[in-house]
Amino acid sequence: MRASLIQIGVDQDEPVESRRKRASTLVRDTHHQTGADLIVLPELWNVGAFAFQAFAASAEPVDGPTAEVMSAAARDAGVWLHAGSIVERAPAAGGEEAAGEEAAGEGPAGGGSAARDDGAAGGDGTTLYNTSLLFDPSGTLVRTYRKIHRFGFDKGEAVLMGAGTEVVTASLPDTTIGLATCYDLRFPELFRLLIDAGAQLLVIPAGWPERRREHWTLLARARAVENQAYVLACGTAGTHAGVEQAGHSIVVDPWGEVLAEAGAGESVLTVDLDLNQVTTTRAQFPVLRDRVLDVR
Ligand SMILES: O=C(O)CCC(=O)C(=O)O
Repeated sequence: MRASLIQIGVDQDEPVESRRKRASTLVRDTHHQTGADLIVLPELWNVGAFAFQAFAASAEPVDGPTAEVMSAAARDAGVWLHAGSIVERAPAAGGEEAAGEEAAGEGPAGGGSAARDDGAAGGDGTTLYNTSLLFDPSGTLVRTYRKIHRFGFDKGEAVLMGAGTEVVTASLPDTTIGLATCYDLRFPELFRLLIDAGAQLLVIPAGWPERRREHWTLLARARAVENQAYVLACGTAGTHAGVEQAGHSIVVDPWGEVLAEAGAGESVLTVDLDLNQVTTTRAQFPVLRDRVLDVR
């Protein structure tokens, strides 16, 4: 399987609509140039993962404008497309409206005073989620994944968005992929649930800040080694809302070898994955078989 990760630049001076068009052109061009079977975009590339002030205004349903453009790009290219994530606006599961408009900065170190409220809401009785979209080569939306671990502690996404509650995998022709988003990378227990559900390829769109770039690459390798799975981690380039993005999208094989790593700027990473390597690694070095689950 050939996979391409599009590390798109997310800069605050580019309007969302322009980036949406650019992303769809990048998907088509990337497929044309690489013949990839799977293309991956990063987290919240349309609005910016740290552009908290813009979340509510740019929120959309899973069949909204971003999905429409991405569905067409997947269909035209005939490619599996993990279109990164959007700010999803969904009917509220209940709860108070969060005072999220005040949240700013980069979580703990940044500004913003909104208190965490697990009934995070987008106003008008709706809830916002950080939701990933997976399209098949006919352009059909086959999976959505609502980010489970929201970043920001008591600020930002953690107060503006609702939390996903479902572990999501998807069957592709020759493999099963597991979906996770950015901050989820810090929670190994989610990845164990994904591999228990059959995932062999872990796809992680992100908007990871430069100041913690070493964590990003280290954790991507750790998740690959401990789960004996491919990790495809796609970040963003550029600076938005004052947060410089790490870039450094990375593809790691089930033995922990880095197959490809981007620099900081906008770029496309393309790698050929030998899907048999998951099975052979797990058979030849069977650590997963040695898990002990019945201790406290
Ligand atoms: O965990 C981190 O350091 C970054 C997480 C993040 O930026 C996010 O989830 O949006």
